This record gives sequence, C-alpha cells and structure tokens, in this order.
Amino acid sequence: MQSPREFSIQEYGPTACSVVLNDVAYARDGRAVFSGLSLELTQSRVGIVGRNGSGKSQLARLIAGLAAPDAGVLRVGGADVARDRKAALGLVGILFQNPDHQIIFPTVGEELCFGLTAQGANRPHARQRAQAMLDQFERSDWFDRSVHGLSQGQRHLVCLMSVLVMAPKVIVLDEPFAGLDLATTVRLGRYLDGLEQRLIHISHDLPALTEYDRVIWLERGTVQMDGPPQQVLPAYEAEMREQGGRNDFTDL
Ligand SMILES: Nc1ncnc2c1ncn2[C@@H]1O[C@H](COP(=O)(O)OP(=O)(O)OP(=O)(O)O)[C@@H](O)[C@H]1O
Repeated sequence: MQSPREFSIQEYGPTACSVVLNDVAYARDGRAVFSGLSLELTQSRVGIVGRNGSGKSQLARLIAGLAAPDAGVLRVGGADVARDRKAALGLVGILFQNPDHQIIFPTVGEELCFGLTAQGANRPHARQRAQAMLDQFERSDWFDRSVHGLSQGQRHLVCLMSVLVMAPKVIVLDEPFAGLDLATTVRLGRYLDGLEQRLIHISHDLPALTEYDRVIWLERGTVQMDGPPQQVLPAYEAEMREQGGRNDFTDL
C-alpha cells in the first residue's frame, strides 16, 4: 500500500542534517521490531503514526541514538548517533511522552546543564546557557527548583528546555502532549511549530500532523504508507476505524 513519493517536499538546504536508515534491523528480547527498514528523512516536519506496538517509540530511540541497530546503517547528519554520543547530543534531541523517563537530576538547573557539560562546556558556561533558556521561558527562578515539586506539565517544560538548550538539529517528539492540559498542549504545540529544527513527531493525535510535510504510517515495524498528510492520515484513520469495529484484541 506504499504510496508514491511524488508530492512536493520542503527540503532543508545543502547543510541539512538528514536522518538516514538503510536496511536497519533491530530486535528486542529476541523479537524483531524492524528488519530491513530504510527511510530518508529530509523534510522539516515529519509525522509518524501507527498502532500500539507498531515500532514508533523504538524508531524514536534508534534515531536519538539511545539504541543501536543490530544490522544496517542509521546516521543523523552523517553521524553514527548510537556510537558517537557526544555528536548525538548536538544533533538530535528527544522528548518523551513521560517526563519521568527523561529527567534524571533532582534540580531543574542540573537537568539543563547535564547535556551541555557532557558535550564539553565548562560549568559556568553551561550554567549561563541554562539560565538563558529559563529566562526565555519566563522561568528565571527555576534553576534551583526541585524537579519533584513541579507538576507533570511543568516537568514536560523542563524536558523541552533541556532538549532546546542543546540546540539539536533534529528533535524527536514521542507523543509529547499525552497527559497535558489543553492550554499547555496548545502553547507547547505553537512553540514547537515555530522551531527551525527538523521535527519528527510521533502522535496518535492526527490533527496535530495535518500541516506536516510528510507522514509515515508504521505497521508491525514496516512502512505501510508514506506521503503527504492529506493522503496518509485519512487512509490511516479509515483503517483504524475498520479495525476498531472488530471485537478482538489479538493483534495488539
Ligand atoms: N522494553 C522493551 N522490551 C522488549 N520489547 C519491547 C520493549 N519496548 C517495546 N518493545 C517491543 O517493541 C515493539 C514496538 O514497540 P514500540 O514501543 O516501539 O511501539 P509503539 O508503536 O511506540 O507503541 P505505542 O503506540 O503503544 O506507544 C513491540 O512489539 C513491543 O513489544
């Protein structure tokens, strides 16, 4: 059901940081998640949809370099992000659905400084950049705040700032709005829309992807359909409604 890629693509310039997967295989607990997955992501806004368990989050982890393919090649801006972690920190950032899967330090300031110091920034410089990011979000007094005293939406904001402070070329969003109130969702959505970086956005919220350049529909670790949102989203929704009409959960 793969659609032809004949739509116009909003490409980045020649210095673009493309995400390339070539014949990627990846297994978890001995079960293949991907075998022979190839993709080239060069558009500014790429959406990923698919059923539960179709491989979206595993793809996000691979692109962010948090896991390495068992076979094949995965490069972001030419770098092997799973092995070159220092390069990966400046190339690709990932925002998880659950901020508690992302935050590792007790204070906001430490969380924001971590990636910068890991990348080689000295402590005062990292602190200065972290503070500038907090100022940008009108959270100047958060540097010494305990993360555990923040609400879920506020912890999401800490994660977003931790990603942005690294100024990565590519940002992977793994259902970043789940559990957020509508006002926060709208505000974060607007902020993300305005970013220059390439966004790869995994979502079950199809309207969030209607303005995207490209949407990829994953099904059991393979590309079921790949094209403009006007093509892919209605086809995906129709198929999900058809499957949802059946009375069994065996394919979950
Ligand atoms: N920690 C893990 N250990 C072993 N297998 C895993 C693990 N996480 C995911 N998998 C397997 O990898 C496959 C893809 O899972 P993934 O989390 O990428 O799905 P998804 O498309 O993100 O689903 P959802 O929409 O539910 O978030 C599934 O078959 C799942 O069982």
